Amino acid sequence: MFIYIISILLSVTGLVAYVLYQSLDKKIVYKSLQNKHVVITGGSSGIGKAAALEAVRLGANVTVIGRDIGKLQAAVTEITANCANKEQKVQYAALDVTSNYDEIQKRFTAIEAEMGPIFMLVNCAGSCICGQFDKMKPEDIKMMIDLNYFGSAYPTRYVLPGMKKRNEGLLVFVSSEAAFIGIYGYTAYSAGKWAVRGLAEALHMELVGTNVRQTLVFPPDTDTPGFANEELTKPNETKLISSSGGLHSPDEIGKKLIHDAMSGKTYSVIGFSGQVLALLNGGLIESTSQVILQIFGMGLLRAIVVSIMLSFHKIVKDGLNEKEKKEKQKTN
Ligand SMILES: NC(=O)C1=CN([C@@H]2O[C@H](COP(=O)(O)OP(=O)(O)OC[C@H]3O[C@@H](n4cnc5c(N)ncnc54)[C@H](OP(=O)(O)O)[C@@H]3O)[C@@H](O)[C@H]2O)C=CC1
Ligand SMILES: CCCCCCCCCCCCCCCC(=O)[C@@H](N)CO
Repeated sequence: MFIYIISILLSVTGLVAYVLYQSLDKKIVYKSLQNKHVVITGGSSGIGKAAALEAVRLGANVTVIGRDIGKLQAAVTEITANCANKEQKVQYAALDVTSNYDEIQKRFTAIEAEMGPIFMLVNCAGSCICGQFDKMKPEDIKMMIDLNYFGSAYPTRYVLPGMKKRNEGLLVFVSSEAAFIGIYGYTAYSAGKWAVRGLAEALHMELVGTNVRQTLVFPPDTDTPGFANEELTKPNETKLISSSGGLHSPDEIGKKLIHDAMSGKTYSVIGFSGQVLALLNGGLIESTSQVILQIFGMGLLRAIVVSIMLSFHKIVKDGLNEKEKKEKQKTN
C-alpha cells in the first residue's frame, strides 16, 4: 500500500516536472555554424583546438585565443586546413584571459571588429596545478581561480549583452568531472572548476526566455599537452583516483562539446561515469527522461558512488601507510 502511494506521488511529481520543462525551458537547437563567429579561449592546444577543428568543419569562422604566439600560429595553420570552404576565416588573438576586465573588453571588441559578432564562446583556457592543499604555493591557489574562473567569467561578461540583444548565441564552459566530486590533490583546481559550474548554472536561469544557451562540459582525464604537464607533479593518489574516469582523446571531448552545445544540452558529459555523476549532482533540468531517472534512480546511484568513494579513501590510506613505511626505513 505504502509503496503504491509513493509511486503515485513520484509519478505525479515527474508529470509536473515534465509539464514545467516543456512550457518554461524551451530547448533551442542550432542546426548550423555556417558563417557564424566562434571564439575559443585555449584554442591553440588540446580540447580547445579539437573544438576549433570541429567548428571549422561545420563552416564557422573561428578565433582562437591563447598566450603563446608560436602555438597560436601553428594551430591557425592546422585549423585552416580543416575548413569546409574557402571563404571561411580563421584568426588568432594573443591574450591572457586572466587580464583585467578593461583589457578583455578592449581585445574582444577588436576580435568582433575583425570577424563579426560572436555567436559562440567556448571558455576552454584553463589548467590544473595539483597537490595537497597544505603543500601548495599560495600563488598557485590564487591562479587556479584567476585562470579557471575569471578567465571564463570576464569573456562571458563581455559577450552576454550582445548575445541577449541579438537573441541568439551559445556559451560553453569547460569545467571538469572534478567539479562533480572532490578528489585528493585537486583542491585548488576543483574550487576554480566548481566556481565555473556555479556561474554557468545560475546563468542558465538568467537565460530562460531568451534564445541564448549555455553548456557546461565535464571532461574526465583527457590526453592533452596540459594533461601531460600536470602528470609530472600529480600525486600518485590523484593519478589512481582520477584515472577511474578513463583517459579520453581531446578529439572526442572537443567534438562532443560543439555538438552538445548546438543541440541545446545543458551538460556535456562523457561515458558512464560522467552520466552517473551528472545525474547525482545535476541541478539543471536536462530532459524529461533525465528528471524521471533522477526521481527513480537516485538511491541506487548514490549507493554505487558511495562505495566507489570509499574505495578512493582506501587509496589515500594505502598511500599514507606507504609513506610511513618509507619514513621508518629512513630513520632506521
Ligand atoms: N586534460 C584534462 O585531463 C582535462 C582538462 N580539463 C579542462 O579543459 C581545458 C583545456 O585543457 P587541455 O586541453 O588539457 O589544456 P592544454 O594545456 O592542452 O591547453 C590549454 C590552452 O589554454 C591556453 N591558456 C592557458 N592559460 C591561458 C591564459 N592565461 N590565457 C589565455 N590562454 C591560456 C593555452 O595556451 P597558452 O599556454 O599559449 O596560453 C592552451 O591553448 C582546461 O580548462 C582544463 O582545465 C578538464 C578536465 C580534464
Ligand atoms: C559508476 C561510476 C560512478 C562514478 C565514478 C567516479 C569517478 C570519478 C572520476 C573523477 C575524475 C576526475 C577527473 C578530473 C580530470 C581533470 O580535470 C584533470 N585532468 C585536470 O586537467
